Amino acid sequence: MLSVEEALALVLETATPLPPATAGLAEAAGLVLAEDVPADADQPPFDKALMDGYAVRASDVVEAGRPLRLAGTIHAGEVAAGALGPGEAAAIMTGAPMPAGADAVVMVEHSEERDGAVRLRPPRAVAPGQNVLGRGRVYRLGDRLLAAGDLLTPPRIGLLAAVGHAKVRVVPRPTLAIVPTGDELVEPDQVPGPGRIRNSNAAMLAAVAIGRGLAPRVGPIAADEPAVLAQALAEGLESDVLLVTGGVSAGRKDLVPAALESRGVRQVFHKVAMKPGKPLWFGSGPGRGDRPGTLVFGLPGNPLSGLVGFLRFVGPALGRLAGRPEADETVPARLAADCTQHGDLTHFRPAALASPPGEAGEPAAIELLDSVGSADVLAAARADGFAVLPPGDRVFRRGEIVRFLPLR
Ligand SMILES: Nc1nc2c(c(=O)[nH]1)N[C@H]1C(S)=C(S)[C@@H](COP(=O)(O)OP(=O)(O)OC[C@H]3O[C@@H](n4cnc5c(N)ncnc54)[C@H](O)[C@@H]3O)O[C@H]1N2
Ligand code: MOO
Repeated sequence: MLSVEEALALVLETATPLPPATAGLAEAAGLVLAEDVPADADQPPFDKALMDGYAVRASDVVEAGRPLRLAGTIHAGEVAAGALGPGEAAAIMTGAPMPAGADAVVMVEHSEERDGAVRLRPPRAVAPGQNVLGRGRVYRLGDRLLAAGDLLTPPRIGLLAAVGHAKVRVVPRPTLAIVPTGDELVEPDQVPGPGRIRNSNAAMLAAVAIGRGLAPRVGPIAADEPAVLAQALAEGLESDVLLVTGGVSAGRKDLVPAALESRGVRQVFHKVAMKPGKPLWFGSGPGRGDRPGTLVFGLPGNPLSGLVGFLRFVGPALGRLAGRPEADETVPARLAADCTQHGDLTHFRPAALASPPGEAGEPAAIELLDSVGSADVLAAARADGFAVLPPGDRVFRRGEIVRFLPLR
């Protein structure tokens, strides 16, 4: 059976970045840029006042207390009609272009205006350039400000707006469909009859996807019946990623792998040496024009199995489709108590943060939670993530550092 690491490597090998598309700035936030972006002008485009006050010639005001003749007012958005002469000052507002001849701004708080003249109060020296941001000090026309591959953080969205890129080429957000399967399931607003349970996986997995900026399409419960399943899968295969929950292990109604393969989805692997989540199925659908084949994850029906499958495999695949650099989604954490691990599977144990990271860079401490297994939705609801215990028989000691897969 594949190890978790081998399975993850196969997932990342199969996933390729989506072809670039054009997006407006609101949709582009959080996506990866697919073009280089040059400056369309100097920034600021003129010598700019940084304070409300008076534009002056610094050399005029070195003599303490000498009054300057008030020669007009420049608001932001206006341009001074003429140059500032010797011995003159112009009232100026933050963001306004400096008049020619002026080289400094005196804050209004440091001045007194009376009878058409301005004085410094108390008298002080004024240095050239004071409270002025020179033209092109932020960037210059033609400078490369952003590059293909940059993640569009909020300030980068602001920068795109500043250079007039109201639309931009990006690696688009992957589309994701969720198909819950199982005759035993009823929707959350129904009361389950004998032998039946509510479909909690679809809402949970959709919530993980929404938390990552996606807009998942959640299908209705597909019955364990080949024709129904085939129809549900056909719709799911229109998305970049399809999550099917349930029906992937050895039961007589575990029809999902065969149904996927009959729709042209090539199996990459089935089963991973992990607990929970061992029966995980992964494959790749037929190509869709310029878009790569749908990545299909057959997540085991048990809620914690599906959740761990998402965090460990689907999340990194979504990152790859969105053109993000590979990131280890696990972090180091310190065990708050001893624990025992045995067997040949990687165990993902629900765990809660017990104390924050230490000042000396010591990782956060985690406490393993009691859990009755992969159907324990309450343990998952109390967890901040999963401690990752590698295969092998051993005792992990309190204070030992292990990997932690945060719930996000
Ligand atoms: N003979 C074997 N039996 C099982 C094996 C195995 O290797 N050999 N693996 C076990 C493991 S581990 C898991 S995990 C489950 C996975 O089974 P399936 O993916 O086929 O899932 P189902 O049988 O459909 O469901 C399992 C369990 O989860 C509940 N479930 C299903 N869907 C939902 C949902 N949407 N919301 C909430 N709960 C759901 C379902 O009712 C079952 O209780 O197989 C073991 N068996
Ligand atoms: O994963 Mo099964 O994943 O142990 O219930």
